[in-house]
Amino acid sequence: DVNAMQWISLAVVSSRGGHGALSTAMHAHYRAFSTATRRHTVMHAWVIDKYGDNSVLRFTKNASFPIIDYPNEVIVKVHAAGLNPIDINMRGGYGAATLKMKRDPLNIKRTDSEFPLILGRDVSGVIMECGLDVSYFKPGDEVWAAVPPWKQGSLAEFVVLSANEVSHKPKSLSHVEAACMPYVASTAWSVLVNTGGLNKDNCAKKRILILGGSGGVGTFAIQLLKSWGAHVTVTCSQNAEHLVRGIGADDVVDYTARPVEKTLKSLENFDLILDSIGGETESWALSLLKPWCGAKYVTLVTPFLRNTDQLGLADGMMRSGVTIATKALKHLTKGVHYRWGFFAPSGSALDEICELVDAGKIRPVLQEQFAFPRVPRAFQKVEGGHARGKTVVTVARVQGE
Ligand SMILES: NC(=O)C1=CN([C@@H]2O[C@H](COP(=O)(O)OP(=O)(O)OC[C@H]3O[C@@H](n4cnc5c(N)ncnc54)[C@H](OP(=O)(O)O)[C@@H]3O)[C@@H](O)[C@H]2O)C=CC1
Repeated sequence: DVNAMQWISLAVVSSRGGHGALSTAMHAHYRAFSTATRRHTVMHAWVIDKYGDNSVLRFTKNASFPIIDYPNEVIVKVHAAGLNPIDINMRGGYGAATLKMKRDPLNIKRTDSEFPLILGRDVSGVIMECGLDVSYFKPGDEVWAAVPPWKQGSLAEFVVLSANEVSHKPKSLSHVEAACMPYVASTAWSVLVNTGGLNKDNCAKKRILILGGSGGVGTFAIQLLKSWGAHVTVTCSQNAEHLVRGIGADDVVDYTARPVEKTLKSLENFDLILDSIGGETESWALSLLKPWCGAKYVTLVTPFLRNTDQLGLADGMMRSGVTIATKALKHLTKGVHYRWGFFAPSGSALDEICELVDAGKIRPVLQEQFAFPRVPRAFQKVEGGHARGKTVVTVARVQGE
């Protein structure tokens, strides 16, 4: 039973989630025990059994309880789960081919079906159980994490994650507040730090443009860049100006008062543009960068998963490779770098973000909160667009929240 598992977890010593010293044989024994004791254990969750509109969301009391398959994994009891546009897209089948491959590359689970699929990419909760290689966490720790899209999501009572994806939650935030951040924070960190080459030591004189500042990624990216001393210009609707200025944006351009590119061209050029809008912005935005200075344009809106959905894995990746190479080369000849940016799970990035949050430099931007039975309403809210921060679902009732 669950208590026995917790006791066993407490009795073992290991690392955050690397390849620890404890033997595989020992883990195999543990896993067999875990599987056997859990065979009849189920949990509450929102699942989908096929792709489609909001009507495919189904509440169940009988979702499979997550199992620790690898010694570096932890099971988290979910207190709050955040929603993102990718949940709406995945509900409709976005990325199904690639994500299914990544989910079970060796077909260990011996099933052709990814269903029932649990959505929800942000989690804030409490560690319930640790694999044998995990020493960085212990049961009872309050944690937050972004759940990678190839894993079962957080709209459930429990979720299993690699310890490398998990971080101790900021002490200054409630679970609901914490669930606003991990997915957008990990995405912003991945595109700004890993792809864009920015960090706390090189931002002081940089001019950054965020196309789409009022949503989840934008509201987080503004605060991260401001905490690193950058000058941040943001595009958003006129009625979001107050919000983005309140979290630090220096210049705000209303994109609904056309033509936005003309207004932006009247400003000094930029060192980096983070594009969370895509589409035709690419036709004019790159001309706003400083040429021949290593300036970068990073877009979050890429055809990568759509290509593999439509063409299959090999042809889809080939098409994506040709597209990105062609665009990168074209823009390189004009003296600027063109990049695609992606979400990447990282517990260590969340550790650094946690420090900024607890230091009061980044705050959650919670737009609306829904109780667990109202998950379909939360999806409708996100699907309606015009986000002003984040939408969060409370999964477990926490005293005081
Ligand atoms: N590649 C990857 O791995 C990832 C990609 N993404 C993608 O990044 C995008 C942003 O994500 P997220 O911030 O979570 O989305 P949100 O839905 O939270 O926010 C989008 C925001 O953009 C605003 N907006 C819409 N059109 C424009 C425009 N033309 N100019 C400026 N602002 C505009 C919207 O408000 P309003 O309409 O009222 O102006 C809204 O505030 C999404 O397309 C998402 O799929 C996100 C994470 C990872």
